[in-house]
Amino acid sequence: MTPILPPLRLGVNVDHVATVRNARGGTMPDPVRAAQLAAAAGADGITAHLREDRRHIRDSDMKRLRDVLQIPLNFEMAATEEMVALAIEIKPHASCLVPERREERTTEGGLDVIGGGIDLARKVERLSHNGIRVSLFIAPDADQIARAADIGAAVVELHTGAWCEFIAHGEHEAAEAEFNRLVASARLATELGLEVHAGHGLDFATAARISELSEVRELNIGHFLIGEAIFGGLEAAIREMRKAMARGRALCSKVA
Ligand SMILES: CC(=O)[C@@H](O)[C@H](O)COP(=O)(O)O
Ligand SMILES: NCC(=O)COP(=O)(O)O
Repeated sequence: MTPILPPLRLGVNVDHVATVRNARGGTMPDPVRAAQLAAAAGADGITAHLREDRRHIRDSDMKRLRDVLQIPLNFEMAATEEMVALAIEIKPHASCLVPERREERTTEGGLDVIGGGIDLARKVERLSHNGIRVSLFIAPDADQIARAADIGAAVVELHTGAWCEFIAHGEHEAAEAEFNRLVASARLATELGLEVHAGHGLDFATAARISELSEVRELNIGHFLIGEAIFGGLEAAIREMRKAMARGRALCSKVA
Protein backbone atom coordinates (compact mmCIF):
# COMPACT_ATOMS: atom_id res chain seq x y z
CA MET A 1 0.00 0.00 0.00
CA THR A 2 1.32 3.49 -0.87
CA PRO A 3 1.76 5.57 2.32
CA ILE A 4 -0.20 8.84 2.48
CA LEU A 5 2.36 11.62 2.83
CA PRO A 6 1.44 14.97 4.42
CA PRO A 7 0.91 17.62 1.73
CA LEU A 8 3.76 20.01 1.00
CA ARG A 9 3.20 23.21 -1.00
CA LEU A 10 5.77 25.15 -3.01
CA GLY A 11 5.59 28.93 -2.91
CA VAL A 12 7.75 30.59 -5.57
CA ASN A 13 9.28 33.94 -4.65
CA VAL A 14 9.57 36.28 -7.65
CA ASP A 15 11.50 39.14 -5.96
CA HIS A 16 14.65 38.56 -7.94
CA VAL A 17 12.92 38.88 -11.29
CA ALA A 18 12.11 42.42 -10.14
CA THR A 19 15.74 42.89 -9.04
CA VAL A 20 16.86 42.26 -12.64
CA ARG A 21 14.12 44.50 -14.04
CA ASN A 22 15.11 47.33 -11.72
CA ALA A 23 18.80 47.06 -12.64
CA ARG A 24 17.90 48.62 -16.03
CA GLY A 25 14.72 50.47 -15.16
CA GLY A 26 11.77 49.82 -17.47
CA THR A 27 9.39 46.91 -17.36
CA MET A 28 11.38 43.77 -18.25
CA PRO A 29 11.60 41.10 -16.98
CA ASP A 30 8.15 41.28 -15.43
CA PRO A 31 7.79 39.49 -12.04
CA VAL A 32 4.06 39.09 -12.67
CA ARG A 33 4.74 37.18 -15.90
CA ALA A 34 7.21 35.01 -13.93
CA ALA A 35 4.53 34.38 -11.30
CA GLN A 36 2.04 33.29 -13.99
CA LEU A 37 4.64 30.98 -15.52
CA ALA A 38 5.44 29.58 -12.06
CA ALA A 39 1.75 28.89 -11.47
CA ALA A 40 1.50 27.11 -14.81
CA ALA A 41 4.59 25.06 -13.91
CA GLY A 42 3.02 23.82 -10.68
CA ALA A 43 3.74 26.41 -7.97
CA ASP A 44 1.08 26.29 -5.25
CA GLY A 45 1.54 29.94 -4.32
CA ILE A 46 3.52 33.06 -5.10
CA THR A 47 5.59 35.00 -2.57
CA ALA A 48 6.79 38.57 -3.00
CA HIS A 49 8.54 40.80 -0.48
CA LEU A 50 7.61 44.48 -0.76
CA ARG A 51 10.63 46.00 0.94
CA GLU A 52 10.35 49.41 2.55
CA ASP A 53 13.00 50.70 0.11
CA ARG A 54 11.20 49.06 -2.89
CA ARG A 55 14.52 47.68 -4.08
CA HIS A 56 12.83 44.89 -6.03
CA ILE A 57 9.05 44.41 -5.80
CA ARG A 58 6.96 47.58 -6.06
CA ASP A 59 3.47 48.45 -4.86
CA SER A 60 2.10 48.13 -8.40
CA ASP A 61 3.63 44.61 -8.70
CA MET A 62 1.79 43.50 -5.55
CA LYS A 63 -1.48 44.87 -6.90
CA ARG A 64 -1.01 43.21 -10.29
CA LEU A 65 -0.08 39.92 -8.62
CA ARG A 66 -3.25 40.10 -6.55
CA ASP A 67 -5.33 40.85 -9.65
CA VAL A 68 -4.00 38.16 -12.00
CA LEU A 69 -3.11 35.22 -9.78
CA GLN A 70 -5.46 32.27 -9.34
CA ILE A 71 -3.20 30.78 -6.65
CA PRO A 72 -2.53 32.23 -3.15
CA LEU A 73 -0.35 35.33 -2.83
CA ASN A 74 1.95 35.53 0.18
CA PHE A 75 2.83 39.21 0.84
CA GLU A 76 6.14 39.40 2.73
CA MET A 77 6.53 42.66 4.59
CA ALA A 78 8.03 44.42 7.57
CA ALA A 79 5.69 44.87 10.54
CA THR A 80 5.21 48.60 9.94
CA GLU A 81 2.09 50.75 9.83
CA GLU A 82 2.63 51.51 6.14
CA MET A 83 2.89 47.82 5.20
CA VAL A 84 -0.06 46.75 7.34
CA ALA A 85 -2.23 49.41 5.67
CA LEU A 86 -1.06 48.28 2.20
CA ALA A 87 -1.74 44.62 2.98
CA ILE A 88 -5.23 45.48 4.19
CA GLU A 89 -5.81 47.40 0.93
CA ILE A 90 -4.36 44.68 -1.33
CA LYS A 91 -5.85 41.75 0.64
CA PRO A 92 -3.41 38.95 -0.21
CA HIS A 93 -4.14 35.40 0.93
CA ALA A 94 -1.34 35.70 3.52
CA SER A 95 1.07 38.20 5.00
CA CYS A 96 4.42 36.99 6.23
CA LEU A 97 5.96 39.46 8.69
CA VAL A 98 9.73 39.62 8.37
CA PRO A 99 12.46 41.68 10.02
CA GLU A 100 13.95 44.27 7.70
CA ARG A 101 17.13 46.28 7.80
CA ARG A 102 17.79 48.77 5.01
CA GLU A 103 21.53 47.95 4.81
CA GLU A 104 21.16 44.15 4.65
CA ARG A 105 21.74 42.30 1.40
CA THR A 106 18.93 39.88 2.19
CA THR A 107 16.76 39.04 5.22
CA GLU A 108 19.33 38.24 7.90
CA GLY A 109 17.53 36.93 10.93
CA GLY A 110 14.11 36.02 12.16
CA LEU A 111 11.45 38.40 13.43
CA ASP A 112 11.78 39.21 17.15
CA VAL A 113 8.24 38.25 18.10
CA ILE A 114 8.93 38.65 21.83
CA GLY A 115 10.53 42.08 21.39
CA GLY A 116 7.64 43.14 19.13
CA GLY A 117 5.42 43.19 22.21
CA ILE A 118 1.85 44.39 22.15
CA ASP A 119 2.41 46.48 19.01
CA LEU A 120 3.21 43.37 16.95
CA ALA A 121 0.34 41.47 18.55
CA ARG A 122 -2.07 44.25 17.48
CA LYS A 123 -0.75 44.18 13.90
CA VAL A 124 -1.24 40.40 13.74
CA GLU A 125 -4.77 40.89 15.04
CA ARG A 126 -5.58 43.65 12.51
CA LEU A 127 -4.33 41.61 9.57
CA SER A 128 -6.17 38.50 10.75
CA HIS A 129 -9.33 40.49 11.35
CA ASN A 130 -9.12 41.62 7.71
CA GLY A 131 -9.11 38.03 6.50
CA ILE A 132 -5.35 37.77 5.93
CA ARG A 133 -3.59 34.65 7.14
CA VAL A 134 -0.64 35.83 9.22
CA SER A 135 2.71 34.11 9.11
CA LEU A 136 5.76 35.10 11.17
CA PHE A 137 9.21 34.54 9.67
CA ILE A 138 11.31 33.41 12.63
CA ALA A 139 14.53 31.70 13.57
CA PRO A 140 14.12 28.17 14.98
CA ASP A 141 13.79 29.29 18.61
CA ALA A 142 11.33 27.80 21.12
CA ASP A 143 10.54 31.08 22.92
CA GLN A 144 9.80 32.93 19.68
CA ILE A 145 7.55 30.08 18.55
CA ALA A 146 5.64 30.08 21.85
CA ARG A 147 5.09 33.84 21.57
CA ALA A 148 3.96 33.49 17.92
CA ALA A 149 1.26 31.09 19.10
CA ASP A 150 0.33 33.41 22.01
CA ILE A 151 -0.30 36.40 19.75
CA GLY A 152 -2.52 34.44 17.38
CA ALA A 153 -0.35 33.92 14.29
CA ALA A 154 -1.66 31.13 12.07
CA VAL A 155 1.72 30.16 10.63
CA VAL A 156 5.41 30.33 11.41
CA GLU A 157 7.91 30.26 8.57
CA LEU A 158 11.18 28.87 9.89
CA HIS A 159 14.25 30.71 8.60
CA THR A 160 16.45 28.12 6.88
CA GLY A 161 19.12 30.67 5.88
CA ALA A 162 21.63 29.89 8.64
CA TRP A 163 21.37 26.14 7.98
CA CYS A 164 21.87 26.62 4.22
CA GLU A 165 24.88 28.90 4.83
CA PHE A 166 26.55 26.33 7.13
CA ILE A 167 26.09 23.69 4.42
CA ALA A 168 27.42 26.01 1.71
CA HIS A 169 30.55 26.66 3.79
CA GLY A 170 31.11 22.96 4.60
CA GLU A 171 30.47 23.51 8.32
CA HIS A 172 28.87 20.11 8.79
CA GLU A 173 28.55 20.04 12.58
CA ALA A 174 27.05 23.49 12.77
CA ALA A 175 24.69 22.55 9.91
CA GLU A 176 23.48 19.43 11.73
CA ALA A 177 23.00 21.39 14.97
CA GLU A 178 20.94 24.01 13.09
CA PHE A 179 18.96 21.29 11.31
CA ASN A 180 18.15 19.73 14.69
CA ARG A 181 16.87 23.13 15.84
CA LEU A 182 14.65 23.27 12.75
CA VAL A 183 13.31 19.77 13.54
CA ALA A 184 12.57 20.64 17.19
CA SER A 185 10.99 23.96 16.19
CA ALA A 186 8.77 22.37 13.55
CA ARG A 187 7.53 19.87 16.13
CA LEU A 188 6.92 22.46 18.83
CA ALA A 189 5.10 24.82 16.46
CA THR A 190 2.84 21.99 15.30
CA GLU A 191 2.07 21.02 18.91
CA LEU A 192 1.11 24.63 19.58
CA GLY A 193 -1.32 24.61 16.66
CA LEU A 194 0.78 26.64 14.23
CA GLU A 195 1.16 25.66 10.58
CA VAL A 196 4.85 25.31 9.71
CA HIS A 197 6.47 26.75 6.61
CA ALA A 198 10.19 27.03 5.86
CA GLY A 199 12.31 29.12 3.56
CA HIS A 200 15.35 31.17 2.71
CA GLY A 201 18.41 30.07 0.78
CA LEU A 202 16.98 26.64 -0.15
CA ASP A 203 18.31 24.77 -3.20
CA PHE A 204 17.45 21.30 -4.56
CA ALA A 205 19.43 19.42 -1.88
CA THR A 206 18.33 21.45 1.13
CA ALA A 207 14.72 21.55 -0.09
CA ALA A 208 14.77 17.74 -0.34
CA ARG A 209 16.14 17.41 3.20
CA ILE A 210 13.71 19.85 4.83
CA SER A 211 10.86 18.11 2.98
CA GLU A 212 11.58 15.06 5.16
CA LEU A 213 9.97 16.90 8.07
CA SER A 214 6.33 15.89 8.03
CA GLU A 215 5.40 19.00 10.04
CA VAL A 216 6.58 21.34 7.28
CA ARG A 217 3.65 22.17 4.99
CA GLU A 218 5.08 24.83 2.68
CA LEU A 219 8.46 25.86 1.31
CA ASN A 220 9.05 29.35 -0.05
CA ILE A 221 11.90 29.46 -2.52
CA GLY A 222 13.08 32.29 -4.74
CA HIS A 223 16.71 33.20 -5.22
CA PHE A 224 17.91 29.72 -6.22
CA LEU A 225 15.00 29.07 -8.59
CA ILE A 226 15.40 32.39 -10.37
CA GLY A 227 19.15 31.68 -10.69
CA GLU A 228 18.50 28.21 -12.12
CA ALA A 229 15.99 29.71 -14.55
CA ILE A 230 18.87 31.49 -16.28
CA PHE A 231 20.30 28.13 -17.30
CA GLY A 232 17.28 25.94 -18.00
CA GLY A 233 14.18 28.09 -17.72
CA LEU A 234 11.86 28.75 -14.81
CA GLU A 235 9.46 25.97 -15.67
CA ALA A 236 12.20 23.33 -15.66
CA ALA A 237 13.65 24.69 -12.39
CA ILE A 238 10.24 24.48 -10.70
CA ARG A 239 9.60 20.98 -11.97
CA GLU A 240 13.03 19.86 -10.72
CA MET A 241 12.32 21.49 -7.35
CA ARG A 242 9.02 19.65 -7.07
CA LYS A 243 10.85 16.39 -7.73
CA ALA A 244 13.44 17.21 -5.03
CA MET A 245 10.64 17.96 -2.56
CA ALA A 246 8.86 14.72 -3.45
CA ARG A 247 12.10 12.75 -2.94
CA GLY A 248 12.49 14.22 0.54
CA ARG A 249 8.80 13.78 1.34
CA ALA A 250 9.00 10.09 0.47
CA LEU A 251 11.46 9.70 3.36
CA CYS A 252 9.44 11.67 5.88
CA SER A 253 8.12 8.68 7.83
CA LYS A 254 11.75 8.09 8.90
CA VAL A 255 11.86 11.35 10.82
CA ALA A 256 8.19 11.87 11.69
C1 LIG B 1 11.98 36.81 3.93
C2 LIG B 1 12.82 36.04 3.02
O1 LIG B 1 13.51 35.18 3.42
C3 LIG B 1 12.89 36.30 1.56
O2 LIG B 1 11.68 36.54 0.96
C4 LIG B 1 13.79 37.40 1.27
O3 LIG B 1 13.40 38.49 2.05
C5 LIG B 1 13.79 37.74 -0.21
O4 LIG B 1 14.02 39.05 -0.43
P1 LIG B 1 15.42 39.75 -0.08
O5 LIG B 1 16.50 38.92 -0.72
O6 LIG B 1 15.27 41.14 -0.51
O7 LIG B 1 15.57 39.71 1.41
N1 LIG C 1 10.61 33.51 2.76
C1 LIG C 1 11.65 32.95 1.99
C2 LIG C 1 11.47 33.23 0.56
O1 LIG C 1 10.43 33.72 0.15
C3 LIG C 1 12.51 32.89 -0.43
O2 LIG C 1 13.80 33.10 0.03
P1 LIG C 1 15.01 32.84 -1.00
O3 LIG C 1 14.81 31.46 -1.61
O4 LIG C 1 14.89 33.91 -2.08
O5 LIG C 1 16.26 32.92 -0.19
